[in-house]
Amino acid sequence: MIAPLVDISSVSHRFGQHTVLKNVSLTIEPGSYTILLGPSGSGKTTLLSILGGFVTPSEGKVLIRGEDCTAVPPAKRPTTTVFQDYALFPHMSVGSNVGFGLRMQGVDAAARTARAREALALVGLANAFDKKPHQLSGGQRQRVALARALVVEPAVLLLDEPLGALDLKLRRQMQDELKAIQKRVGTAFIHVTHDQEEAMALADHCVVMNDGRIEDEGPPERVYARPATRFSATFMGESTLIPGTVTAAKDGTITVATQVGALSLTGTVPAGTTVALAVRPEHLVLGATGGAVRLGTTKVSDVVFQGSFKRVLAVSEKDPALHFIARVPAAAAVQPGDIVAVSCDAGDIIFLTS
Ligand SMILES: Nc1ncnc2c1ncn2[C@@H]1O[C@H](COP(=O)(O)OP(=O)(O)OP(=O)(O)O)[C@@H](O)[C@H]1O
Repeated sequence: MIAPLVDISSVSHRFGQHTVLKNVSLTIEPGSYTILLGPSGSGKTTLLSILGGFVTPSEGKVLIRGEDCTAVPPAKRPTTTVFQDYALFPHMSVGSNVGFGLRMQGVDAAARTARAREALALVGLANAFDKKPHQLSGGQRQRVALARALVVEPAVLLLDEPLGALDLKLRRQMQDELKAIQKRVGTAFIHVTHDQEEAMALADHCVVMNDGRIEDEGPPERVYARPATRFSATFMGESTLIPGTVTAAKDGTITVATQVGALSLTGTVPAGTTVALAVRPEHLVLGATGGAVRLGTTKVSDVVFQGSFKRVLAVSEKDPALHFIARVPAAAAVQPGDIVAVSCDAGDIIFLTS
């Protein structure tokens, strides 16, 4: 087995009395694009700062290429960080900004220029070498910051909300570029975001964080299709969550008591287990002729037009605490106040026990 590029083991961190990372273990593979995804305050930036050497963890170890880097300062470890605000030197040319790290390493001027030009070409800014940062757009500045971080050929590139300052359209465009650049250079990227669309678009490996812990991790397709926890099911995309208790389990068939009645499903969860049944919006069927699992009738509370589809929010007629989120084609004739049956296919139900 090949050793992981980064091995974070049992890392905890406290700021004063406040424990912000709780026993986090994570490995990063060479050449991978890892996204740390989670709500504000979940500990993503602290974990990234520990990887970058800006924070020494209260407990645990960080190995990079097999070497213990836990307390090694930023400039002495094989990582570079791209910050949301770019942190470019305003008085220096773009070329000098990109070559700065090489200058610190004692690389001579001719080699610095050549490598800075190469890095700028890599990010699509071959003509910006002599410009000043203020002559560039936000997206271009972010690309300069990326070139500056890549030029020193780090083992791991750390990105803290790198697209956070960009407008939505540019953000989506830069996502595509970031992914393409990462594949071209083959450097492992670890990128912090709270934007789940960004996570799905970029990650080979998605790490869902909540309250200082890793809730779920894996390829984004797996995290979306089979989230490990309730939090993951609602943070990485949306889900309808139906709480229930397994009342009988025999020969691969279980009965789950829920607010919408007893549901007979295929599964191996033992009787007595408290579960949540999660269904993704695209798997909920509205209308009388639906899937095999009937989830009762609902009253539509809101319909949001989203271009190619409509997002429909509906409330169970049996229990107003139960909310459904469905996705229907843009042309579907559904309006607030409509009473509609909701169902799904048995295979589209995700059983969550934590
Ligand atoms: N230097 C610090 N001193 C004290 N508390 C801190 C410090 N840095 C972060 N925290 C606290 O640690 C917790 C985790 O913060 P962190 O920035 O890692 O979260 P995050 O998931 O990156 O959030 P965001 O998306 O808002 O940046 C928060 O409660 C924050 O207030």
